[in-house]
Amino acid sequence: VGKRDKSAPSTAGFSYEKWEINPSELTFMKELGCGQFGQVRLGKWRAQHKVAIKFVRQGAMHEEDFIEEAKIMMKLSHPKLVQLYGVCSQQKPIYIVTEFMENGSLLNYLQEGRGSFDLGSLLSISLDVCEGMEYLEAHGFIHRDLASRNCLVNDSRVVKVSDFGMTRFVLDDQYTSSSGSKFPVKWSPPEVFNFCRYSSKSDVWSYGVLMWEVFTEGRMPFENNPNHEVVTLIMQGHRLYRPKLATPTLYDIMQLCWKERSEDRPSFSSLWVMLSDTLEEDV
Ligand SMILES: CN1CCN(C(=O)c2ccc(Nc3nc(-c4cccc(NC(=O)c5ccc(C(C)(C)C)cc5)c4)cn4ccnc34)cc2)CC1
Repeated sequence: VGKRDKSAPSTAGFSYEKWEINPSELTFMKELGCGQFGQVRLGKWRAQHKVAIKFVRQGAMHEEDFIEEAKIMMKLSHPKLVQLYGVCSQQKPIYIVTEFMENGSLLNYLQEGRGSFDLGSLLSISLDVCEGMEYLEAHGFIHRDLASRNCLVNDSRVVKVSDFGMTRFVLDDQYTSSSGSKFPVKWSPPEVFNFCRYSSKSDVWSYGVLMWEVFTEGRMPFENNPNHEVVTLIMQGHRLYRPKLATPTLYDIMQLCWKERSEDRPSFSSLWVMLSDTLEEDV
C-alpha cells in the first residue's frame, strides 16, 4: 500500500494515538493482585506478547492528568524501568498496559526467598534499582514512592523500578496526605513528611530504606513503631540499624542516603559508583 497522503484527514477508521492501545488486541488472563488503582491482570497483546494490565477503578485516579502524563512516560525507556506500553482510555475503566514481570514485587521476592540470598545477589538487586533511578534522575523525573513493594522482578531475576511518578494521580487522601494511614512515612525524608518537598534527593533517601529492605530480605522498617513515632525518631536523628547481611561499607552508603539535609545526600550516579566499588571489596 502506498504512503497515505499526510494532508488527507485520517477518516479511514478509528485511528489510535501512539500512546493508545486498541483494547480488542488484548486478552485477559490470571489476576496478579490488587494495587492502589485496583485490579492487575496478566494479559496478552496481539495474542503473543505477555503484558500486565492495570484496571483503574472509578474514582481512584486523576485520569485526564494521567493520560496527559502517559505521553511523557512512554518516552522513559531503560532496562531497569518497567516499560509503559500504552493506555486504553476510550472506555471505562481505563487500562494501563506495561511489560510483564514474572516474579512479582521485589518485597515478596525477598520475603519468599529469605535465607537463600548471598551478598552478591543482594548487591545486584541494589544496583538494578540504582541504575533505573539514575536514569530517572538524569531525566529530571521523581519517583515519589520508591520502595521494594514498588519494584518488580522478571523471570531472569532482573529487578526494575515500577509506578514511577504515579503518586501524583492517586485520589485517596489516606495515601496522599502525609498524615494519612497509607502515606509512606517510613520511606520519606524530613522535607517530605514535613513539607512534601519532593526531589531526586528525596528519592535517594527512599533508596537507602529500599537498600535496608533488601539486606534484611524484606523486613518492615521500624517494625515496632507506628508512622507518627517514626517522624519523631527521624527528627531526633535516629536511623535504621545495620542489617546483618550488610557490610559496614554498605551500611555507610545507606547512612549517606539518610543525611538530614537533602544536599548532603549522594546522587544516584555517585551511589552507583560507590556500590560498584564494593563489588571488588566484598569478593
Ligand atoms: C512465585 N511467585 C508466585 C506469586 N507471584 C505472583 O502471583 C505475581 C507474578 C507476577 C506479578 N507481576 C506484576 N504485578 C503487578 C502488580 C500486582 C499487584 C499490584 C500492583 N500494584 C499496583 O497496581 C500499584 C502500585 C503502586 C501504586 C502507587 C501509585 C501507589 C505507587 C499504584 C498501583 C502491581 C504489576 N506488574 C507489572 C508487571 N508485572 C507485574 C505479580 C504477582 C509472584 C511469583
